[in-house]
Amino acid sequence: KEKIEFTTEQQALMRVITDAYNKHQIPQDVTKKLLQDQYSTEENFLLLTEMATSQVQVLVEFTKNIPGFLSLDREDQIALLKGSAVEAMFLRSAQALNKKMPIGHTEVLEERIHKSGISEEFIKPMFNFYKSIGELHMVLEEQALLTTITILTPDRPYVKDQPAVERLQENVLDLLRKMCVLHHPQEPQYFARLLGRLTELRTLSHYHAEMLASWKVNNHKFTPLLCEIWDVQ
Ligand SMILES: O=C(NC1CCCCC1)[C@H](C1CCCCC1)n1c(-c2ccc(-c3nnn[nH]3)cc2)nc2ccccc21
Repeated sequence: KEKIEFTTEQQALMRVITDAYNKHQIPQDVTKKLLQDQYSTEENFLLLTEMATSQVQVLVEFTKNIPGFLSLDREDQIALLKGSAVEAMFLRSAQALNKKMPIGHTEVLEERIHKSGISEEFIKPMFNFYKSIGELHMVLEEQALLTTITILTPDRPYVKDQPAVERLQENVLDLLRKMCVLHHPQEPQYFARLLGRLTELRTLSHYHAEMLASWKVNNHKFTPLLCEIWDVQ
């Protein structure tokens, strides 16, 4: 049985990232709202844009707490945020769906999402991703580190100083690897499976522009922040 040792730096990094992840939680009101009522496609699209807008604001605040992020070139900081916003949104959505809920609530939530207005062809890949995240039963620290690794992806478009991002990401990857051994000692491949989800996440986010366009709403209205970050309108 491998003895897991965390350096003082790693313990500090874990605490900072977990605290930030907890602090910048999306209020779970989207699930509460969806469980309360059935909405029209128009209302659902509006709810999505509202939730996504507040999630981007939360993402920016969370990112500021990643040690070293604010020392990166400013334009690279923007490129990393832009490049990871959609993936972070789907990660958050997966966590919202996989949260422990009273009996029968998850089924209602799934039904409401199926019927929300998003086109059928995207429901399958989206739910495949949500299910594959759910099967991992990630602890909170792993969720926080996975989100951080997604943000610190060096090969996003327009990133100039990729090695600087790589150095930050490597620290978080090393920490996540140890956390995986600690929390899932019986599954030596767990860390590799976790990273495999990031590939699925990137694929899902490639569909995003089409997914948005596929909503059967008369007017695809976005907030200024979403226009910036989602490259729409
Ligand atoms: O509000 C939501 N997600 C927020 C969760 C917290 C972070 C910010 C996004 C949407 C609901 C909107 C209202 C209609 C039902 C879905 N959502 C999604 C989701 C996400 C993107 C598209 C989409 N479509 N086109 N581009 N992206 C569609 C659905 N999956 C969810 C799984 C669990 C809980 C909510 C879920």
